[in-house]
Amino acid sequence: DSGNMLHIGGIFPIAGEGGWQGGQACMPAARLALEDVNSRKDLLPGYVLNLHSNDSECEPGLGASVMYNLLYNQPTKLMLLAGCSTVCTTVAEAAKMWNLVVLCYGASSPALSDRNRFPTLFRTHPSATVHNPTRIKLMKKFNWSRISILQQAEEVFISTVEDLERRCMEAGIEIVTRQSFLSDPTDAVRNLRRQDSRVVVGLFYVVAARRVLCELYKQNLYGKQYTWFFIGWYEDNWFEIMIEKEGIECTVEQMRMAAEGHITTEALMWNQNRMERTISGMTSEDFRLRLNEVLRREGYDIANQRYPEGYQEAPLAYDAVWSVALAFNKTMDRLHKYGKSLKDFNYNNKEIADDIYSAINSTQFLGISGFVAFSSQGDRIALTQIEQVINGSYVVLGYYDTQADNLTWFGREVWQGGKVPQDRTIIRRVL
Ligand SMILES: CC1(C)CO[C@@H](CC(=O)O)CN1
Repeated sequence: DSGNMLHIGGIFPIAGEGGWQGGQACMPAARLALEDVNSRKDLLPGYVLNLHSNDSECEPGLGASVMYNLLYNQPTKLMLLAGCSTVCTTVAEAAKMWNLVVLCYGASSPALSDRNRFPTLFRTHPSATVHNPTRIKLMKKFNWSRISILQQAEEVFISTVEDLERRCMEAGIEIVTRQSFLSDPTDAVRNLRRQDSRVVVGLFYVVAARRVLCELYKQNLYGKQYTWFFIGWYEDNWFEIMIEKEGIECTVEQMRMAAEGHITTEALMWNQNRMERTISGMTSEDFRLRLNEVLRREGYDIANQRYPEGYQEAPLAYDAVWSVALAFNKTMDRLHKYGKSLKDFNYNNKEIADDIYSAINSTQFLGISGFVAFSSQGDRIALTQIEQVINGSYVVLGYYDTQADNLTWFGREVWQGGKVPQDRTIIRRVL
């Protein structure tokens, strides 16, 4: 193939129904990054990074066939980018057979933090467990040492709860009950009430979240005596959206009443300091404007907030390509010392694969998604954001840096009862 090209494969979830079609915004973001790294003279001088991309539809089977097509067709690929958790699991488990590093920009499953199953996996998308230290931090801040868990029976939430239980144990926080449901939360919510649950961590996808909220209204498990932790990456007005086929029996007003005051945690995916220049020279605001322009040209009606799926995660895909370019740049310097080059890689030479692995492992930079660095399991180290619904809208309460155990708190929280809700019924002994 043409001498100065370095090739990587990209698997993006674009079409299809099931799961997360985040490739719609993440592929354009990756291509913007490719443009930017290739226009940098100080990065991979003399080489051009080239991305061969295909659609996985967030289907692991299709993802596997896309991967084989990338690997069984010239030119040789040096690394693979992948999106959804299910596809990333399949690709990352197989990729070691080709000595390929896999970089996932859209995979949140905690199961992927397993170096035995996925020895060459890195993620710019944080694991769903990144919420847990933040939840514990808030429980300690408000003296909640007795909590319950309500979860949807999905793999990502099951493994997140296992991590949360471990951390609660370490923190001396009692888990009164752990209720799970497939799609109808009625019985699970009733069991929460039976156990006098006052502080509850809720883990479910957004459609299930609407069913839970309506059930809380019906069973009166909301208001000043209760604290609910929900996931923060649903769309901002998720509890006011009424979709016919979801069959929610509550009115928007009842949903708002049940939602008032709940707290959310989420991983930060856009660098918060909007005026801060990142490694690309752009601020996250500059990036947003450039991405919006690309998406407008693709036909998305951005002016009317018609965003493609994956818009929130676009910086993760942009930074994934930068991680690859920086790692290859480091590897190229090392290989040149032995008269070798990345062009010599052919899926069999383990030493070049190991060089790429150690280069990515130590790659750290300020990206559009914030500071990019990987843990020993290849997980993204990320900040989390805490919000609360106050008068029907989300208000940022603070940020948490788990690594530094540093909670930035703005003191904006509002408790409907005028004071912090208790985690149990207090029996006052009348003397
Ligand atoms: C925050 C979210 C929506 C979690 O799921 C990720 C997709 C996946 O884990 O398959 C994408 N980002």
